[in-house]
Amino acid sequence: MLPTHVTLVEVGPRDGLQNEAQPVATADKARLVGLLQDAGLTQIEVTSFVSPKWVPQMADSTAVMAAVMGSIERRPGVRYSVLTPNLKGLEAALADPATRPDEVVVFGAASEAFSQRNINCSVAESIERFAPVVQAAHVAGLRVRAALSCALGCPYEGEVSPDAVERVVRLFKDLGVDHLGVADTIGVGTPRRVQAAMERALKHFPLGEVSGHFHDTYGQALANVYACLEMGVHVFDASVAGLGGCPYAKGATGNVATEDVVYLLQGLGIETGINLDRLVDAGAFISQVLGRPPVSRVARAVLAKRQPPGQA
Ligand SMILES: CC(C)(COP(=O)([O-])OP(=O)([O-])OC[C@H]1O[C@@H](n2cnc3c(N)ncnc32)[C@H](O)[C@@H]1OP(=O)([O-])[O-])[C@@H](O)C(=O)NCCC(=O)NCCSC(=O)C[C@@](C)(O)CC(=O)[O-]
Repeated sequence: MLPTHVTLVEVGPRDGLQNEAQPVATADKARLVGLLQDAGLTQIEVTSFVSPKWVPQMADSTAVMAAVMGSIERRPGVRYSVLTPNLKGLEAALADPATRPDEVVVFGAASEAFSQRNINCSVAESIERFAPVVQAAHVAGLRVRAALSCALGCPYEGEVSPDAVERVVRLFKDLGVDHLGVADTIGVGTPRRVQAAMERALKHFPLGEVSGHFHDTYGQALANVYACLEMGVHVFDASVAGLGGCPYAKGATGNVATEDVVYLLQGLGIETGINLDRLVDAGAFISQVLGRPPVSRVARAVLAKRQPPGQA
């Protein structure tokens, strides 16, 4: 039986924008978060506290958090998360009590080569680095989510096996993270393979604490979401307008579009608490900022229907 309710974690402001070559204004990033929460998103990944040399688009993370918490107002019931790959990132995220997130994300990989390219260390070293982050975050009262990249395939090593996934799932479990996200960074997964990877995560984490994060590079993301629903998984990352790509995964396109997932779930009678029209507005806003139409097919269809007759 499919779940009756799904929680979507909106990663557009972070995963969606991190790869944009042109700087996006801090105020526009904050406005996007505001529009997303207006649409009913209750979990939003806002930014990353990573090296600005590695990911220049995220260099304004402190200012973005201040703008989100200040100008658009922190909204009760919304969980704001940020990426913190090391203690330096966590300390920066916690520096101002007024702008601190509710949750931090540590991110590791099921493949050694991707770990090296993405965070400049081996998988074992990454776990060592995350240990004090997890501990300090918990002491500070924050939740900790782990993202497991390249769970289906690696841009440098090719196909990734369920055994390789489970090896790192176990390491994250031993670290004491609260949640594990299975990420198909380069969008190569197909439903049965995704289910095999998910099974390994579900051996170590409860159903409510495992999520799917699917990029749509090969057009499989919605099918992969459905395959996870069949297993009872009910938390997914998605990115408004289908924004995104990973700076360390050449050719990887955006995450599955939030609009497309919401449309699918509505059709299945699954509750999300998200207003599709307002979500399309949020996607239209950021697409206009970026100067291109949304990748989401649902967003395009909804926007086309809003045009007066005779206008494309
Ligand atoms: C992890 C590091 C920092 C290691 O980078 P490093 O070079 O090994 O770190 P280091 O400790 O040797 O420090 C080098 C420099 O970075 C600075 N530094 C060090 N840490 C920080 C920090 N937290 N914030 C700001 N600055 C920092 C540090 O101060 C120093 O500055 P310098 O002395 O040269 O001026 C680096 O590799 C990095 O920032 N990588 C970025 C990784 C990233 O953001 N990738 C994209 C997100 S992951 C993703 O998209 C996948 C996901 C989650 O969506 C799921 C999926 O689809 O797979």
